[in-house]
Order: sequence, then C-alpha cells, then structure tokens
Amino acid sequence: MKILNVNQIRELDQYTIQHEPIAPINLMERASEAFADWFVAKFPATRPVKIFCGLGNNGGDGMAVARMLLQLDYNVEVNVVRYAPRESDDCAHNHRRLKLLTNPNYIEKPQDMPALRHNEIVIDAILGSGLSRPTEGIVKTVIEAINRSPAMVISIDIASGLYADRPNQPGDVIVEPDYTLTFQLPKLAFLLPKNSRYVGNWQVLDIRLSRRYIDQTRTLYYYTNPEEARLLLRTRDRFSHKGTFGHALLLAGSYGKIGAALLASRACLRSGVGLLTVQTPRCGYDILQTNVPEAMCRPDQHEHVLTGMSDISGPDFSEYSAVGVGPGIGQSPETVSMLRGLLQSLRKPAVFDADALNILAKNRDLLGLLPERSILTPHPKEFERLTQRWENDYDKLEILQDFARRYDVVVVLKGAHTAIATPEGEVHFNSTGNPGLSTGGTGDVLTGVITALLAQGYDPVEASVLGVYSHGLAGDIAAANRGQIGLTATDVIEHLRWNM
Ligand SMILES: NC(=O)C1=CN([C@@H]2O[C@H](COP(=O)(O)OP(=O)(O)OC[C@H]3O[C@@H](n4cnc5c(N)ncnc54)[C@H](OP(=O)(O)O)[C@@H]3O)[C@@H](O)[C@H]2O)[C@@H](O)CC1
Ligand SMILES: Nc1ncnc2c1ncn2[C@@H]1O[C@H](COP(=O)(O)OP(=O)(O)O)[C@@H](O)[C@H]1O
Ligand SMILES: [K+]
Repeated sequence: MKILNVNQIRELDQYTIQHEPIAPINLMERASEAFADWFVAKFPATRPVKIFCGLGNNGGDGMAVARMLLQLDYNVEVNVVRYAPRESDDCAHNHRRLKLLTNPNYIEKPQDMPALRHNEIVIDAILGSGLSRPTEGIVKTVIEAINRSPAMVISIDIASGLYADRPNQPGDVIVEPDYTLTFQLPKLAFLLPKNSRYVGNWQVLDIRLSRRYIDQTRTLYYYTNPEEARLLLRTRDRFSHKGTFGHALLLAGSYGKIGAALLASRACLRSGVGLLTVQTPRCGYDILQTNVPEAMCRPDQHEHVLTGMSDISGPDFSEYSAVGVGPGIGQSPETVSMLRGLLQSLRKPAVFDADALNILAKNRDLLGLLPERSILTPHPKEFERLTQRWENDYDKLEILQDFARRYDVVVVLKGAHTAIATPEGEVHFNSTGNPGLSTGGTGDVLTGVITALLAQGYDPVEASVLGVYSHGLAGDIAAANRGQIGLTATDVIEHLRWNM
C-alpha cells in the first residue's frame, strides 16, 4: 500500500473529483458515512458524543458525521471552534444542514469550552491534513482541555495538530486520541515511534478515491498489507526437493550465547530452507546437535568464540546459497577477523545482525566490503552506532534511506512498524507485530527467517519484507493465544505460518 504526502493526497482528492466524477460535497459525504458506519458498529447510541469541529474540510466531516449520528438518535453535542472568520465551502454547507437539526455550541474563548466526562466520546474534527502551522489561541486551549479530559477521543483523518508528513516541534499542542480513523491511505506520521501518542489505534477507511491516481503516483513509502505479503510468498512445485530450497549457513553464538544460535537455526528451519548448516564455537556443538537435529553443525576450532575455522573443512562460504551472521557472536578479535574474511570472500548478499553490525560500526572500512544488496537488521541502537544520532524520526528516516543507497544494502530498522529501506531509497513499513516481541531473542529469530528466505532465492528486498511481515504475524498469532506479556522468542518460531 502506498503512503502519499499531503500534496499528493490533495491531488488525489481533486483527481477523484474530476475523473470519477463526484462533487466535492459528495466526497465529503462519502468520507463521513465511512466514519459514521465505523462508529455505529463500535459504540451504542447510549454513549454521549461531543464533536469538536474546525472550519476547514475536517470540520466539515465532523459536521456531517454529527448529522448522521443525530439522525440515528445518538446523543450528540456539536462544538464549533471559531478560530477564524471563514469556513471552507463544504464545511459551510454541512454547517447549514446541521443547524436544521441542532444548535451548535460556538467556542471562541476558553469559557465556552464544555466540561468533558469519562463516559463521553469526543470526536476530534478540528484540523485535518490541511494543518499549516502549530496550533495556538483557542484551538490550542480546546486541544489541551480534550487531552486533560477522561473522555475517549477519536480523531477524524488525523489528530488535530499533527503534521501528516513532517516533524512537529517539541511543545506543539496536538490531540492525543485513542483512535484515528484515516481516509484511504495511512499517513507517514502514523508509522513513526515518537508520534505514538498522537495516533492511538489507527485504521484506514476506504472511501474509493481514484485507484488510477494512486497507481500512477510515485512515492518512496509503502505499508505492507496482508495481500501484498501473500503475493510475495512462492508456492512449492510438486517435484521440488530439498536442493530446490537452498542451503543456508548461520554463523552464530559464543560462550553464554549459544541460545541465539539455536533460535536463529530453528527459525531458519521453520521458514522453508532446504538445508541448514550452523557454525558455532565448539562449546555449542553438543547443544546444537541435541536441540536442533535437523541442522548440520560445523564446530568452530575455537572453544568459546567464532573464528570461522573448523576441523571439518576450511571456510568456503561460496558453497552456501545464503549466509546469516551475527546472533550472539560477540566481538572478540578472532570474530572480527572472521567477519573480515567472510566479507572478502562473499560474492552473494548475506544477512548481518547484532554483533556483526557492531563490528561493522567499529571497523568502518568493512562497510565497503558488504556484498551488494546484503541485508542489515539493526535495532535503533545498532543503527545509531552504524550512522549518527538523529534529531527526530523524519531525520532518522532520511539517514536510513541515505545509508541504504550509499552502501547498496537493504536495511531492516527494527521496532514497531519495522522500516525496511532498499538500495533504491524506498522504505517499506511493516504492519504486523506487537510489543510482546520486545523480548530477548526475537531479533535472532528474524535473522533465521530472513536467511531462510534469501537461501530459497527470494530477492533481498522481498526476503526482508516477507520475513519481517511473517515474523510479526507469528508474534500476533502467539499474542492472540497467550497474550503479549508472556511471549517468548520460541513462541514466535512456533507460530510462524506460511499458509497466509
Ligand atoms: N483527501 C481526502 O482523503 C479527503 C479529505 N477530507 C477531509 O478534508 C480534510 C482536509 O481538509 P482541509 O484541507 O480543508 O484541511 P483542514 O485541516 O480541515 O483545515 C485547513 C484550514 O485550517 C487552517 N489551519 C491550518 N493550520 C491551522 C492552525 N494551526 N490553526 C488554525 N487554523 C489552521 C488552514 O489555514 P491556511 O493554512 O489556509 O492559512 C485552512 O484554512 C482531511 O483531513 C479530511 O478530514 C474528506 O472530507 C474528503 C476526502
Ligand atoms: N513494540 C513492538 N512492536 C512490534 N515489534 C516489536 C516491538 N518491539 C520489538 N519488536 C520486534 O522484535 C524484534 C526485536 O529484535 P532485537 O531488538 O534485535 O531483539 P534481540 O536482540 O533480543 O533478539 C524486532 O523484530 C522488532 O521489530
Ligand atoms: K482531526
């Protein structure tokens, strides 16, 4: 699913109006109906509703929604925040229609603000995607009162005061909704961690804006939805055999962190790899052979850390269809040398995680040796070590895109809505996953999953997008079964599903 910026959304609006064709006021009616349908399905008419409307089209949506709810016998009080002398044409039209049903309360000064109680629902339709400056004056006062109140808050399209595609400043006053119901496409702002409290639970309402405009409009930002993930997944040929699905090598573990190697190995096997070889330090050999009998093991010559050397045969990384390196490997000098040797001999994209990334950050000449289109899977701290501090989430996104372009790699920046940057500078935000995944070892699982997909011949971007999606989905299924709190990395492996 594409993510468009505010200018593109405005063009999409206009394109739909001209080419469907549909009158602007009818498009507003359609959007408001979509919101009202959602609302009515969720909340009974016994819950008192207070709607706060601005004077632009977002306010117009609010007034139309108020009319629809009133006609369904909801107890609705309409508050119009009069921050300017004029309304937009469509807002004025809906204002007139509304006044045939009810007398709105007009808020011009702080004393006009009604009290808000805990059983009430506030619908925020003060400002939408047309926000052009920080909130101030009476708008700011109303938003502060809404945020202080115990009422449930639902924003239409976007929280009033939140920019859809650029950073807010610290101190900006923004509605803090429980829900945001947005029209047609997600807004970039919803996917950035610092905005979490200005978004709440969000959902997209389909209002049938022009598919053709969306298809032909260029963007760098995407949101992976279930259909798109499903389309990436390949079916298996009836006559396939284990050789068809590649041979992966995982370089993982060190004394005290063999668990990381086990988790990555099990996840790799549960993600469809044909054959798996794991190289761990010698101390991991018995553990691995006992706990993951499906994997072959190359014990390292070293007892406690990885050197890459093994009695079984010298390091020849080229025989593997994909290599994944990093989980639990530590940063001993021997392991740094191993990584250097690996980078000098690798000819195919590989997966780099955890301490492999920390070693790259400390030995920056190694970055130049990364095979093109390799996959790096940092969490934010690891990414900062590889790059620099950022000022805000938009700045971080730019640093992410620049890094992926500069080193010709795919960067999987992990977290809620993991952001996958491609060498072309595109970013794919993930739609699955939950805070239950914030527990040790889930990153090791992801490395196993992505390495398995790469070994099966998926292109690195596809392997990353599909791997991250499936990993998050496994976390969601596991959380549905047992809740987020008790979730472990092993649960994620056990809930991987490839029949999406
Ligand atoms: N495309 C779609 O998907 C559809 C969109 N629809 C709806 O339209 C909404 C967008 O409408 P919109 O463009 O009228 O913007 P909105 O924010 O309501 O008002 C802008 C006005 O507020 C002003 N203003 C700005 N900042 C301010 C501030 N801090 N404090 C005070 N004033 C401020 C600004 O002033 P100006 O910048 O011009 O000086 C301008 O006059 C969208 O969110 C959705 O709800 C649906 O109806 C149909 C399908
Ligand atoms: N709040 C969250 N919502 C969704 N996914 C999350 C959240 N917190 C963590 N995750 C996911 O869990 C994984 C954690 O990886 P990482 O930080 O490397 O953990 P570890 O190093 O312990 O294995 C990543 O895939 C990340 O996207
Ligand atoms: K709003």
